Amino acid sequence: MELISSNKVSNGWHKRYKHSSQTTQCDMTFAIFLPETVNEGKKVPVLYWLSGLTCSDENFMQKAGAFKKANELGIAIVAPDTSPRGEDVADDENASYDFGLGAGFYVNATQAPYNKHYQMYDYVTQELPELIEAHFPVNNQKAISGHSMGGHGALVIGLRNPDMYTSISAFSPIVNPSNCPWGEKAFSGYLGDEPQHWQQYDATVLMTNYDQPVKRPILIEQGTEDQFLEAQLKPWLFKEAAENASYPITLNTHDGYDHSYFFISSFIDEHLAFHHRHFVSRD
Ligand SMILES: N[C@@H](CCC(=O)N[C@@H](CS)C(=O)NCC(=O)O)C(=O)O
Repeated sequence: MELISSNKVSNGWHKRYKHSSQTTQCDMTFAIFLPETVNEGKKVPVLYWLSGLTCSDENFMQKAGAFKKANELGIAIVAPDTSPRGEDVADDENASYDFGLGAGFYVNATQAPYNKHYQMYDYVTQELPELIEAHFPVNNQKAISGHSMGGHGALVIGLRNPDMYTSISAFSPIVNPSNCPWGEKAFSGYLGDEPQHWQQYDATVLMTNYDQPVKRPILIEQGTEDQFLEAQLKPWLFKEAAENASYPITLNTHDGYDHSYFFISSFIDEHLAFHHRHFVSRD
């Protein structure tokens, strides 16, 4: 692992690292925030944050304003990149923002040429947590959150791995990617044209079929002035599926907020407190 940068912030530390990933077969960059409690020899829980289209590890760390609260609560935050990167990593043929680089959708691609590097599901659920647990003073408590494409990733990963993540949250998530233009484009490109191969990565389908004994708490935030709400996000579909599955979730809607990090920064403290409550109750 190579340290790229290190900055003291809110009494804790923000660090960026690069490492060679076996899963995505390229160099991957991630950022970690470590609260000051690690200086006392404490092992801290980790919130994994998955970002949206066009993002890298930097957007959340620079714009969400999460450090003060995370430091106060003693939570580490890890932000991976949103796709593999590098000269030999295939991009969308039109270099568009919603497929390829910066748009890995947290799936394991099966379709050439994307299947060589776009293995983001395994990267986020296996290689990255193993790396974090091997190199940083963290305990084994994990939560997952994300925004938009990353909200989709957080819901899918959380629902598929209830033994791994104590709580799940999302801002403006794509909840039913099989049924919106962003998701249809990404899933047909990465997973092929057979919609049955998409279901394992569709939060609304996973919720509809949910049959695991453990139901981790889910918190979702959505702004009413989000420009992608009607065409891409459709959180009411996930809420309906949760009601039908008798799975309690909280979906908060907020008047006037859009899709941006201004919205995320307005409610990130509540999400940190939510995850902290569930970390604590597991001690
Ligand atoms: N570029 C796209 C939208 C991309 C977008 O809104 N990305 C969100 C996640 S889906 C984001 O977090 N962008 C980076 C940022 O705001 O820092 C457009 O203009 O339609």
